[in-house]
Amino acid sequence: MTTEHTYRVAVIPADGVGKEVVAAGCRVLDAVAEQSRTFRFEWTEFPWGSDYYAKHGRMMPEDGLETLRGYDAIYFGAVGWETVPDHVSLWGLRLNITQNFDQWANVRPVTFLPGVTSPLRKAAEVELDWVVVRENSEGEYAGLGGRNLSGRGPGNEVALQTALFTEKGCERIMRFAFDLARKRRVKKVSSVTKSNAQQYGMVLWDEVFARVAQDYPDVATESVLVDAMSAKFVLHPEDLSVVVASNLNADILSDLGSALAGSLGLASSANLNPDGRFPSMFEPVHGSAPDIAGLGVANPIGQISSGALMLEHFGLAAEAARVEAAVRGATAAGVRTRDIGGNATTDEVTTAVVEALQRAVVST
Ligand SMILES: NC(=O)c1ccc[n+]([C@@H]2O[C@H](COP(=O)([O-])OP(=O)(O)OC[C@H]3O[C@@H](n4cnc5c(N)ncnc54)[C@H](O)[C@@H]3O)[C@@H](O)[C@H]2O)c1
Ligand SMILES: O=C(O)C[C@@H](O)C(=O)O
Ligand SMILES: [K+]
Ligand SMILES: [Mn+2]
Repeated sequence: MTTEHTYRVAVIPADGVGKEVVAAGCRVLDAVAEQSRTFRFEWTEFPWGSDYYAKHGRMMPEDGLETLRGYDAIYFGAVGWETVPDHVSLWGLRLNITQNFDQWANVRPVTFLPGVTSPLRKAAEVELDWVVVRENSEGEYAGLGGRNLSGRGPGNEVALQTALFTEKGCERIMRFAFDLARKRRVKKVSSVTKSNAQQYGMVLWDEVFARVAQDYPDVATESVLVDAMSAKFVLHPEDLSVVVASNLNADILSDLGSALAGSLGLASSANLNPDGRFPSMFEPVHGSAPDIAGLGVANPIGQISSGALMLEHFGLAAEAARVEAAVRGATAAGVRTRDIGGNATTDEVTTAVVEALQRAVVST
């Protein structure tokens, strides 16, 4: 008899299509676990999000973080609904977790899949594969600022939204990016900056990048202004391997990357606490997609692939690779949701992925 290891995972589908794609992701992960016979998942679902807010006036309970702390990982959907202001829902749930659990490294691969048409002509000619490493704890998301400064009178309100860059924060995300580059075929890190205009934070960012780069002489580097980098994503993406950027710059660039791969619904992400003091969180890059929520047509691939990142985090690299191969099997066979030119439902794509996994076991 084999002993099974149990991974205890907190599940937070939250809002909109999050509820649909998380269920799909759990189905695929359960299928992988069942095939392995060496581990299983114990899912604990938390009904937190905008519906919870309507009843309780907050996105998650006061002791929610304490509750989550005991889990091996968090599998997250998407947050945001019209009933709650977006800044309240985001800070109340996603940012509450990423910031308090110091999930400072947000890894967002840009993955091109067979059978999915990219808007980039180049994608048919060259192999494209890069990863955005997002600083996930400070920068433009430091939450520092204020409104309603007194004494200015009606019509004269001012607001401050301050970015915070610390040498330690910059250094840890850059070392993470360089370490990741060393494991990739193309050993290169591109730093995204805006130090021509932002003369304090981004100049510190550049200085730390140049200093850390000296410790990695085997890794090629470049420093590119964010506006030019957005053009580079479109015109010369074959030059990219690891792209390290501040919180907001990486947020924007990762949506661009997903769109270039074919859809926002394809992109996965890992919010990592590399120090291992807190659980890490795995979620698709996309949001709650209110325009298609409830229709059963959301693309589950970003969520499923985020599950593969979770497997990798648990040290189950072979299982992660099997999930990715099964996703490629499904898209190559033409089972696609409508955002990528097909007419399959979320369930049909999920079933195709599970079947591709099962075929892989039979053929080995
Ligand atoms: N990490 C998160 O939870 C997260 C991320 C982004 C946005 N949001 C929130 O989500 C809400 C909606 O934001 P938005 O519209 O800017 O971004 P969005 O990512 O939800 O949607 C943008 C577009 O992409 C499409 N899309 C997204 N996911 C898809 C999927 N799985 N399959 C097919 N199509 C998909 C949508 O239909 C829409 O047309 C807002 O409340 C926002 O704050 C949350
Ligand atoms: O930036 C955020 O935190 C919200 C969302 O756009 C995301 O990418 O997670
Ligand atoms: K998400
Ligand atoms: Mn985003």
